[in-house]
Parts: sequence; structure tokens; C-alpha cells
Amino acid sequence: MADDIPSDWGWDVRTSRSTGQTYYLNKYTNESQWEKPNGPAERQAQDQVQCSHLLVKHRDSRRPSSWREEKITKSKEEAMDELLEFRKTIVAKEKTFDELASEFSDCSSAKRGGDLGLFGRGQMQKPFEDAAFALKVGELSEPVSTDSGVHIILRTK
Ligand SMILES: O=C(CCc1ccccc1)N[C@H](Cc1nc2ccccc2[nH]1)C(=O)O
Repeated sequence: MADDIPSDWGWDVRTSRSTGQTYYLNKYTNESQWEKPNGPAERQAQDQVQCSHLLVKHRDSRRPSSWREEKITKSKEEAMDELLEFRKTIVAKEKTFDELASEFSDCSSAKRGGDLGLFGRGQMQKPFEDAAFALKVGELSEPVSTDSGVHIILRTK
């Protein structure tokens, strides 16, 4: 029965107030299910991803300023050229994503190697979201343009 679910699997066994049916609540993601779990609860909601990014802003960015440069005047084309060089360096394994994002990203997430944490759909600008959710874990995006500037995105979870 329900009480034979190991407590360290991370499930809460609940009873539906409307039907009296037993259901199961994932303690990590707060997702619930009717089916009796046959294993430990996922620690990451399936509808979320975790990504790091390297952002290069330009003079037409929504906020053409960053921790790196008070007044950003480079053109979008110059920003894209810089970003493509960074991407080549990462693909060639001459530097890690973390190293380059920490040094060159115009986003405050640079302090965390570009890590943005877990996010679901509806949280990031649409072009960024679509690119992020199209990536497999470990995959590096092609350049993506948003109102913030141009990005490369690494999906980490
Ligand atoms: O919005 C932020 C903070 C993002 C962030 C999220 C979670 C943890 C740390 C930072 N920074 C903007 C630049 C920027 N624009 C973005 C658009 C999509 C994703 C990340 C972005 N970063 C800026 O600095 O202008």
C-alpha cells in the first residue's frame, strides 16, 4: 500500500479532499500525481531547465551598460563577432564556458560563471527561452539575439 513507499524517496502521500483518492506529492518540485511512485521523486521539475549564458551587449541593447563597461558603444555586428570568437574558443576547448562568461559576459550572472539557475517557460525573453528549451543538456547554442544583446547559452540541467 501507500505506506510501502520509502520515506527517503521524497514523496508525500496525500488524500484528495474531493474524491478521497490517494495521490503523491513530489517534495522537491511540488508536482503531484495519482500514480503510485515506483522510484525516487525527480529533484527537478521536468518543465524547467538550467542554463548558463554569455551575453555581449551593444549600443542598441535595452540597457547598454554593465559591470564591465559603463557605456557600451559597440555595434550589434561587433558584438556578434566577439561572441562568435568566444564560441569558437569554447568549442575548441581552449577555454571553458565558465571562464569566458566570468570574464566577458555583460550580465550580472557573470559572477556565477553565467549560471541563471533553473527556470521555466514564461520567465526569460522569448528568443532566449525558445533557444534554451531547444537545447539538450550539455549543448551550446548558436548566437541568440534578445533586447539585452547577443547571447550564447549552455544548457546545464
Ligand atoms: O536580467 C539580468 C539578470 C539575469 C539574471 C538571472 C538570474 C540570475 C542572475 C542574473 N541581467 C540583464 C542582462 C540579461 N538579459 C537577459 C535575457 C535573458 C537571460 C538572461 C539575461 N541577462 C542586465 O544585467 O542588463
